[in-house]
Amino acid sequence: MMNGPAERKEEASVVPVNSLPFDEYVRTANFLREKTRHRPKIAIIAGSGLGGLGNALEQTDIFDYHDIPNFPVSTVVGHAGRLAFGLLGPTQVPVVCMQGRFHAYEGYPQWKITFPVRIFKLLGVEILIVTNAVGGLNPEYHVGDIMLIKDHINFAGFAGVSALCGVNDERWGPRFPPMNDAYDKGLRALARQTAPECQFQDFFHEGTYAMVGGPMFETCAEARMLRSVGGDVVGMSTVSEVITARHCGMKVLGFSLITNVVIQDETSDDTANHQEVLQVGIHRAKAMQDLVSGVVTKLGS
Ligand SMILES: O=P(O)(O)O[C@H]1O[C@H](CO)[C@@H](O)[C@H]1O
Ligand SMILES: Nc1nc2[nH]cnc2c(=O)[nH]1
Repeated sequence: MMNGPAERKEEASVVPVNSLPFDEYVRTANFLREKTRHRPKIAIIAGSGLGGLGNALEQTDIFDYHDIPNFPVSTVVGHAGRLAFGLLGPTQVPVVCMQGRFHAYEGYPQWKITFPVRIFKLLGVEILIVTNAVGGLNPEYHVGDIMLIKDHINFAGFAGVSALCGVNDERWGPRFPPMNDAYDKGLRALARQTAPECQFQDFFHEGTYAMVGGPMFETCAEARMLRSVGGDVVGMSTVSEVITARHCGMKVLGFSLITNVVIQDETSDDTANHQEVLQVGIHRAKAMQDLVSGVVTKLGS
């Protein structure tokens, strides 16, 4: 039976505006597969100032985001906007590394922010390693410390903003994916084992990432609230990537570099700024690189 105008309107409202058709993801994945010799099972997303991770790869095939069909482009300083395939570490493990990620505050919808994660899935990636720059909320964390992400608090998600909103395509994953196991226990154990081997025991923590929308840094009252609900660090990214990866069955490991201490006291004369974030990233890029490379080497053996 033909639908009347009212029914047609209802149908139109559930058309998946949250995504490109599945075939378009396949087109992007095929484009990359045809142009790189590497077949990585591990993907790395490098956060603000941490893109140097990609430069540590050997035998690279590198793509500017501009040149990849359907890919968003980076607009934030400290995010080079390149996708590097290559071999990492002494045992030459194939990986793909995003030198720069996408954020909601750049104006991107959630499905675009997480588009690369689904491309990785189609390319055969099984493990996603996310890295990011964060402000420290936990008073025991210092600038330059690294935090292994144990869990997250998704403030955007509480407000109904999620990469998984809209019609669910079961080819990616289930309508209601669990998130209590977002950060894989086995991978976290491997990371804890790797940190002392890199002489990181004195500045290595495990804690909770609180995700906010940005681009503003926090007010003091916001910072105190984030701390009081269990946030150890705060940032403006990562969580959507993790949710999308878990939705399509990838395991996730995450590291945060504390680039600044979030100011929680209105009498302070300090202020947060992105230049400081990038400077600390550059300073500590090698530490993050060693840690990620150490874990990848263990995974590849
Ligand atoms: O999360 P990444 O991309 O590392 O960047 C962090 O650093 C920027 C602020 O300086 C924000 O984008 C924040 O999320
Ligand atoms: N929201 C937020 N993101 C950051 N990224 C790096 N530092 C910070 C910070 O202090 N707050």
